Amino acid sequence: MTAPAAAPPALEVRGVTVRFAGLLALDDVSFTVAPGTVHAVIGPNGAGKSTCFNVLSGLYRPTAGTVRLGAAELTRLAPHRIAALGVARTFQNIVTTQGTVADNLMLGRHALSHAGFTASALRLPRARREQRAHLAKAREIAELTGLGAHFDSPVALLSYGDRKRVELARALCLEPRVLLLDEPVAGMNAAERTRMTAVVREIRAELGLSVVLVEHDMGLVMRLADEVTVLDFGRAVAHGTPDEVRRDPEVLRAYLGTATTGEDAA
Ligand SMILES: Nc1ncnc2c1ncn2[C@@H]1O[C@H](COP(=O)(O)OP(=O)(O)OP(=O)(O)O)[C@@H](O)[C@H]1O
Repeated sequence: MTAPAAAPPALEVRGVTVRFAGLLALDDVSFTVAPGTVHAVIGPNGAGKSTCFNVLSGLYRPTAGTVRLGAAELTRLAPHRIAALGVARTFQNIVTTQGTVADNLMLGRHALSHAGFTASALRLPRARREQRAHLAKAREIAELTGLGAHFDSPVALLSYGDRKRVELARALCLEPRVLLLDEPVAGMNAAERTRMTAVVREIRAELGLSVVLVEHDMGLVMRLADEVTVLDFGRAVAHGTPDEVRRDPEVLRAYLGTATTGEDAA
């Protein structure tokens, strides 16, 4: 697969605050996802990771602060507009069970489809050509995510690990510049986690996109991330490389009693 011509722009989160009734779920959070890097957002339960993801993908509007992708302001855009600007996300709990792998990936291509519904329904030549090009791209993405052999298989027959990769592949079908991965290895066994880690590495190398990763599995975070932002009670308490954050006293304090920052969870 060919890498995009230009590196993705930086994703800049500035002073983002989200308030739910009396609760401050995010409190003046800032971080920058440098072009082409894997940036993990970690923190104990309830720290604000999901809220942060929901702001980045447009599901929540922050009470204050901004999110920018290069020159584009994402902060008040609807989720589909953010997706169209090149920010795709996976969902923690959605594991597809309907249709074949190809069907699911073609759904992921839908947002990029230019031929109108009527042209497609009438099977006009342009719509047919476009459909063939989408199918070829979907197959390429299936190969890249290790699903090539399952392209025409019903998703319901795949293992849990494969289905989680269908979810990832569907997000990649948008040809994003930034990929938001919400707990990509949740519920996976050790072999499936190793496979997913390799696939995320491969995607990043092949496609040159930026990845924002929310994940509880510290082993995965430490192996994959270039940069880590640690949230605790809605505040960003540390930023740095995996090595830097795992030694940071604020991080150790935040995790005390809930997890460790070592490799034990891998
Ligand atoms: N829609 C909402 N309405 C009210 N409170 C919310 C809402 N979403 C999240 N919260 C609260 O905001 C805080 C941050 O929650 P969030 O889900 O972002 O944390 P998290 O770090 O993703 O946690 P976990 O690791 O358990 O998924 C929590 O106190 C949570 O109860």
